[in-house]
Amino acid sequence: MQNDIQEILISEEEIQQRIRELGAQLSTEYAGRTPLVICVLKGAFIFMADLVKVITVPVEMDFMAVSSYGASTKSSGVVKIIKDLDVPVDGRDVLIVEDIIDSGLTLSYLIELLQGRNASSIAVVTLFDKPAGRTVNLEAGYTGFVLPDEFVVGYGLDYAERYRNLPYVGVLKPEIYSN
Ligand SMILES: O=P(O)(O)OC[C@H]1O[C@H](OP(=O)(O)OP(=O)(O)O)[C@H](O)[C@@H]1O
Ligand code: HPA
Ligand SMILES: [Mg+2]
Repeated sequence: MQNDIQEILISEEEIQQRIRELGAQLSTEYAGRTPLVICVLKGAFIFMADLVKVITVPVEMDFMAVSSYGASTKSSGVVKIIKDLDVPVDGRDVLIVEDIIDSGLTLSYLIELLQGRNASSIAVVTLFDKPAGRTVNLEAGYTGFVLPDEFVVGYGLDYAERYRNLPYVGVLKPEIYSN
């Protein structure tokens, strides 16, 4: 275990097993369609890579970068678009891939944006959900794991840009946080 990690909440094996289940579920749901799968960078890049490999219907992919946490463990409340999509979404079945839903601000902003661009359907798959963090009313159609109300890192999730490369999800030792 990495030195800065106090506790592993979900192991690499549990994550990979759950992703296979989500992939099977989504493949059934999207049978006969070609969804546009949108990765919400940066956090979702590892989940996206593992998930699309276990989806068996044809997919197209695009990437959007948004940020609201910076080097803090609390949302700034302002969702900033760093990189927009390359392709139009009008008339498309859009599947948004998120690593975590916490306050819900990032997703509610994205969903509104894509609705305004006339996507024909919008669904959300998130690997982690922290319902206790919610400040807006929002739920994903597909969720991997429900987490307790703690700031977590690993499997794409960062604290001040570090720890994204851990293959599991865990909680940092309290002395690592500077705020
Ligand atoms: O539900 P919310 O409270 O909005 O939190 C969830 C979002 O916050 C994180 O992104 P962040 O802004 O840290 O950018 P990053 O993905 O580049 O780390 C995470 O990856 C989600 O996209
Ligand atoms: O618990 C978290 N960890 C990392 N990034 C996050 N963004 C929202 N919640 C979290
Ligand atoms: Mg982050």
